[in-house]
Amino acid sequence: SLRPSPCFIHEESGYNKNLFCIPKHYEEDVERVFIPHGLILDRTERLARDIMHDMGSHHVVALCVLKGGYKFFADLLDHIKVLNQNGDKSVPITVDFVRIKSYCRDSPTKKISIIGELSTLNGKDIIETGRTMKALLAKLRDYKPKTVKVVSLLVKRTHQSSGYRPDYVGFEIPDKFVVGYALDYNEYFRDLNHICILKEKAKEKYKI
Ligand SMILES: O=P(O)(O)OC[C@H]1O[C@H](OP(=O)(O)OP(=O)(O)O)[C@H](O)[C@@H]1O
Ligand code: HPA
Repeated sequence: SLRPSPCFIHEESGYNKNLFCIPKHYEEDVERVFIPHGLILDRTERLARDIMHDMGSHHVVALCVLKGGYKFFADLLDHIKVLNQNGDKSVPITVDFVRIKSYCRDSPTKKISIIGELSTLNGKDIIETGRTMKALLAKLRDYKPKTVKVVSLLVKRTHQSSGYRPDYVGFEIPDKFVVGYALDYNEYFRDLNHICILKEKAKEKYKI
């Protein structure tokens, strides 16, 4: 069946940060709110419905890709749980976690490290080049899962892309560095609810 294309977010899209609650410690750093928290949750609810619709009745291992994926993973599973307890269909789900690190500041590093053991639904925050996801999928093959489906909240339109497309996408965003909702800049801004764009001087302030 044809799925509508993912929610397309325009280059100039966004909201004045004064319209939303931003923690005081980040107020000066945020240029604008790009995707408000409420919209993230609404889109996630719909992704959960699409995923449940496509799911068989077999046991599913939901694998969270840390650190950036933890908010999306938790919210997506919450929505799936609601569907599981209210629908005709229900699927047993166990959870697992893997930590992958490839970015330093806002640039990809050469090496992708997969930290921790893998134990097949992958919950992911963002696909930029797609390198991280390709490395993880290669690793997952060792475990011979029946099927692997990937869901990513964000996919970035960038010429750096390897062409990799996940099975489910929340939003397609322009080639801008985004933070918040567990996405970081040098470990900061994970504690920000909305997905936001940073000011250039904030990148300077939190540089390592
Ligand atoms: O598609 P790619 O170009 O590979 O980029 C996407 C990955 O990069 C970030 O991870 P990061 O290395 O910053 O680790 P983190 O999740 O701990 O922040 C992000 O969370 C994704 O996992
Ligand atoms: O835009 C981004 N923000 C945070 N982490 C990221 N990892 C890849 N792209 C991004």
